Amino acid sequence: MKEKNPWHRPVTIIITVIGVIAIVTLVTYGIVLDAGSSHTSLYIYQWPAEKDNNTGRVEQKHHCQVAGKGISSYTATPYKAGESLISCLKEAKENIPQKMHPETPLYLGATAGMRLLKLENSSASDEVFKAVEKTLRGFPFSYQGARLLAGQEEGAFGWVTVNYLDDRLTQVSMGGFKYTSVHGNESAKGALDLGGASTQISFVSDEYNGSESPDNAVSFRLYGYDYTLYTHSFLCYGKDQALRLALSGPTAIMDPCFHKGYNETKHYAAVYDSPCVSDQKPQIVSETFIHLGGGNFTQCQEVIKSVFNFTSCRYSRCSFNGIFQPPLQGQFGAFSAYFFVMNFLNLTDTSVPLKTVMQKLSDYCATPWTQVCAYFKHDIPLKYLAEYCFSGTYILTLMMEGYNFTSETYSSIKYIQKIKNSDAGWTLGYMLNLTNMIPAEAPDSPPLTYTSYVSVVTVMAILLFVIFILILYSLWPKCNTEPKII
Ligand SMILES: Nc1ncnc2c1ncn2[C@@H]1O[C@H](COP(=O)(O)OP(=O)(O)O)[C@@H](O)[C@H]1O
Repeated sequence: MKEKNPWHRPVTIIITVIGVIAIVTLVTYGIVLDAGSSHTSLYIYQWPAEKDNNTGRVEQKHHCQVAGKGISSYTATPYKAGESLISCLKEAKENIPQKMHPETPLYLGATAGMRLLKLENSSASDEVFKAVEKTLRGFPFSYQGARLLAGQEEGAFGWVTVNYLDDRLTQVSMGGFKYTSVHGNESAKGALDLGGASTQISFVSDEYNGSESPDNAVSFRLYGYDYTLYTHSFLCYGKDQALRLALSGPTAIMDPCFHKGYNETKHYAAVYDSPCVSDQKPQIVSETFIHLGGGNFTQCQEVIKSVFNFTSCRYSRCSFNGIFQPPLQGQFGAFSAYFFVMNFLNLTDTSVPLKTVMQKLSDYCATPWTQVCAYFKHDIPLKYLAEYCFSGTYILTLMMEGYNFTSETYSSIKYIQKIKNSDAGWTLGYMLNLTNMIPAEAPDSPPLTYTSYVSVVTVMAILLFVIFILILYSLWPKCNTEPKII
């Protein structure tokens, strides 16, 4: 007769429990490349394999900044646009377990730099996309496409990212109870994104249902809530193109937005080789001009105001350039260049009165260039350093004059770079959308949160292990030193 294996049951239990833990902690990955106007970034996101559609579960695992400029700058040698991505894609291979590569979706989205190139030279933009696609297909990931994002998508996905990471989209589960009082429009946070070539504003407003200026409406149903988002992307109003707008025209030479003592010979082409300003190119024989700094905040504000057109509005209300904008509502997260610039200027605290912020910026603009260089030139690229006075003034003018924030509502803006270790930007929202990670309807509230679930399984595993040891101990042949008297 076959002897019963006393080990059989506990071993099976242990293996099962370890298996369960392994499944619970398995991770899925996704890669998104943000092909921006100034540079390309690669983001790796990760989330638990057993997705239960809760919010706050997808997080950024890795970020790689592609060396060199944005893909739109490679028109003369498109293959180099593809080659530029290789080192970050190699990093992605190292950061994702090999067995997961074939099932890791890989997306590339291009924004305003490529929108401008498409306007300027559509076949050159096609060539760049072809080169990029060739490189992406050469990697073992699940390639899902490289495409141009519409400005509206860029704005809307940025809004999704901010609200997802802030846990503002779903019902909050508190001790097993659903806490629903602050969701929908009331809790959503607006998104302000300032890139190099375009800028986006996206928010929900109780006074906007999409009937006025429907082009600005994006409707979502997320976790059982309907949102009609107002969003607009201003092409040419990112900070690099806005600088060209401000530089073009007769005031180009003595520039109040640059520090006193700044004196650089620049090529006209560096200002005018963009569809944003090409029609304003002066008819001069000379190829270069001298860019002199004046260091005057008030005059700089005036120059910047002149790049916005406030004269006509065919809607009930507008921001600028005749674009409809409903009344601002709620809190706003301002990211990308909003953060880079205000962080450098030490002006990210929006509880400081706006008057004080302006005074500090004015003092900074009045600082001579030699002094600014002496302080910072070892830490900050000179191009950025030279432009912070312009960029800070542009940001405040765009917000206050362009979008109609007031000294009271300024404090509703928070300058943000990351939320819970993930960068604020359109990429996460884009991936959440394409992987159907956010359902339209609220999922049934799971009996346990993910953390509690993992904790319970772990405690069970430990408990079973202890039981196993005890059983083992009781079955182990005992060798007594004392002889037994029978
Ligand atoms: N540390 C920094 N200081 C100042 N400007 C920066 C810094 N880092 C990036 N920028 C600039 O901020 C702008 C926005 O950056 P980004 O969002 O990456 O733009 P894009 O996606 O258009 O390339 C760009 O003009 C970029 O050159």
